[in-house]
Amino acid sequence: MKEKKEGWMRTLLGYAGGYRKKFELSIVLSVISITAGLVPFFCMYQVICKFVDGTVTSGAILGWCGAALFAYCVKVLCFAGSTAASHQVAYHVLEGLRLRMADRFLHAPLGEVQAHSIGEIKNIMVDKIEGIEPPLAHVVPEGVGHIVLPVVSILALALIDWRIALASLVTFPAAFVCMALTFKISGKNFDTYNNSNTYMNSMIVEYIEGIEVIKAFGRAGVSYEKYAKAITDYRTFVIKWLSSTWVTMKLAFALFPATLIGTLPVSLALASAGTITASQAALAVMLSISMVGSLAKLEVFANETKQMQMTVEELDSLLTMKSLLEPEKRANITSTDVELKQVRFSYSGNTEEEVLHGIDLKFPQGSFTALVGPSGGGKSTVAKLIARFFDVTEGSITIGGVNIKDMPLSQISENVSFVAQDNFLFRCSLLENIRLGNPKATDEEVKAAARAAQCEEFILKLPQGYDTPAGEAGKRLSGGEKQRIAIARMMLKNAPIVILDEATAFTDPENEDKIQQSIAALTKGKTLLVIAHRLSTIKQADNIVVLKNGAIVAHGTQEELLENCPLYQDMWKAHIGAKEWAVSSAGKEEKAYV
Ligand SMILES: Nc1ncnc2c1ncn2[C@@H]1O[C@H](COP(=O)(O)OP(=O)(O)OP(=O)(O)O)[C@@H](O)[C@H]1O
Repeated sequence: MKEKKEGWMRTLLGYAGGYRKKFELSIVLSVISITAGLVPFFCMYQVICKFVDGTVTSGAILGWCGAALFAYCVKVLCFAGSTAASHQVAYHVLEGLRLRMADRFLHAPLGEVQAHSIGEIKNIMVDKIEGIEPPLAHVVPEGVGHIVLPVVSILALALIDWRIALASLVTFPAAFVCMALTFKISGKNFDTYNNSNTYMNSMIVEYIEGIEVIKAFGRAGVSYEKYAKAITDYRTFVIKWLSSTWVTMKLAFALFPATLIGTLPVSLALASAGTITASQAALAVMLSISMVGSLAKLEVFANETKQMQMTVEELDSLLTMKSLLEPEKRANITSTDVELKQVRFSYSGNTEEEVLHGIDLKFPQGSFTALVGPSGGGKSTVAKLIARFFDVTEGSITIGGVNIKDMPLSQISENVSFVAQDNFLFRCSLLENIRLGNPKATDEEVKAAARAAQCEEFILKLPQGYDTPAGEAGKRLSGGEKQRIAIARMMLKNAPIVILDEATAFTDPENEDKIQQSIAALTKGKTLLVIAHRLSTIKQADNIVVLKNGAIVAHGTQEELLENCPLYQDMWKAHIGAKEWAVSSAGKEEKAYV
C-alpha cells in the first residue's frame, strides 16, 4: 500500500508506454526555457552597470539586447517543445488508463464490475481520467522549470549578498503553513467530494435511463426528486468545501511570491551602507521580481498535483481490480461435455447468502438439457457460472474434463455461446451487431444467420435495412426483435456449447415456433442448455432439471418428471392452465402464447 502511494507518478507514467521518455524531454526543455527567461534580466543588469560606470556604448547596448532577444527566442521555442512533448505523453497516459480499465472490467468477475454504477464508471473513465491531462501536460514539466527559476534566482541573490537571499525567503514559512493547512482541510473532505460527485453522476445516468418512467409519473416522481437533490447537495457541498480553504489558500497565494517584502529593504539598506553597488541592488530587485511569477504558479501547481495524486490513488482500486485468474496456455479439450461438481456459489462471497448449494449436473456432448423451476431458484446463476462470468465459491465446473479455471477466458468464450433475456445492441449497424458473433463472417453469412433467427423480415422494413445504426434501431426494436438479433449472433458464432437463458421469452408465438425450429437445426450435435419458463419449448429435452432454492429437486425426461416430480406436475398444470386460458379467452383455436 505504502509502495503504491510513493510511486503514484511512476504508476501514471507507466501508462505512457514508449512515450515516457518524452516526459523527461519535456522537463529538460522546460528547465532550459525557464532558465533562458532569466538571461534578459542579466543582460539588463549589464547595461545598467555600463550606464552607472559611464562606459556605455551603442554597440554594447545592441550586443546585450541581441543576447536578451536570443535568450527570449530560446525560452519560447523550448517552452513550445516542452508542452508539445508533455501533451503527447499526457494523452498517451489517458489512452493507457482507459484501455487498462476496460481490460480490467473484461477480466474481472461480473459482480466486481456491477458493484459500480454506470454513473460512477462514467465519472471515473471520462471525467476523472480527463482531469489528469491538464496537470500532467502542464504542471509537471512547467512546475519543474518553475522550481528551477527561484532556486537559480536565490543562488544569484546569494552571490550578490547572502543576506538578500535570506531576506527573499522571509514570507516562505508563513506561506508553507497556510498551504499545508489548505491541503489538510481540503484533503479531509476529498472523499466526501468524490462520493457526492459520483452520486450526482449516478443520478444523472439513472434519470436519463429512466426517462420513460419519469415522464409517465411526472416530475414529482422519486427519481426526479433524487436527481434534483443530488445536484443541489453537490452544489451546496462544493461551495462549502471551497469556502473552508478560502482564507488559508488566499493567504498562501499572497505570501508565497511576496519576495520583495524582504529583498527590497535589505538591498536598499546594503546599497546605502555601501556593501553592494546600486547596480547590484537593482539586479537583486529584478531577480526578486523574476521569481514572483514562478512562485505564484508553483502554488497553483502544488494544488493541482495534489488533486492528480488523489485521483490516481482513487483510480488505483479500479486499475488493480480483482481479476479472474486464467492461464495463458490453451487447454486441450477433447469433448464438450459440461459438468458441475458440488458447485456452491454466493454472489457476495458470504456463505450465509449462498444461492447454489452443492449442485451436481452433467450435460453430455450433443445433449439438450433444460433448466426449469420457480423464479429465483438459481437457473441463470448456473448458466453464468458455466460461461465463467463469476467463479464458483466451492466445487468445480469442467468442459471436456478440464476445469474452466484452467483455460483462458478466450477459450471459454470460443466454446460457449450465451444468449440472455436482455440483450445489448452496440452503437454500430445491425449487420455489425450480428457479425459480433463471428468477426470473420461475410455479409452473406451474417444475413443467412439473420434469416435463420427470423430477423430479416423486420430488418428489411427499417429505412437502412441491415445498415441501420443500432442506436436508432435499438429504440424502435421490440424486446423480441432484439432477442432475435442476439440469437442470430449466437448462430453465427457456432460455438459447440449453447446456453439460452430465456432467450425467446419476449418473442411472439408465431416467430418463436420458427426460431425454435432454427435453433433445433443449428444446435444439432451441440451441447445445449436452455432455461425456459414456457415448458412447451423444452419438452423434447433429453434431460429436464428442476431447480428450486439453489438445489436440484428432480431431473429426467418430461414423462418421468410428470410421473415423479410434484413440483414439475404443478408447473406443467399451471402452464397448461395458462395455455387453455389463452385459447378460451381468444375464443378460437389459435396457438396459445405460453
Ligand atoms: N448479481 C446478483 N447479485 C446478488 N444476488 C443475485 C444476483 N443475481 C441473482 N441474485 C440472486 O440469486 C438468486 C438466484 O437468481 P437467478 O437469477 O439465478 O434465479 P433464476 O432461477 O434464474 O430466476 P428467474 O427465473 O426469475 O430468472 C436469487 O435469489 C437472486 O436474487
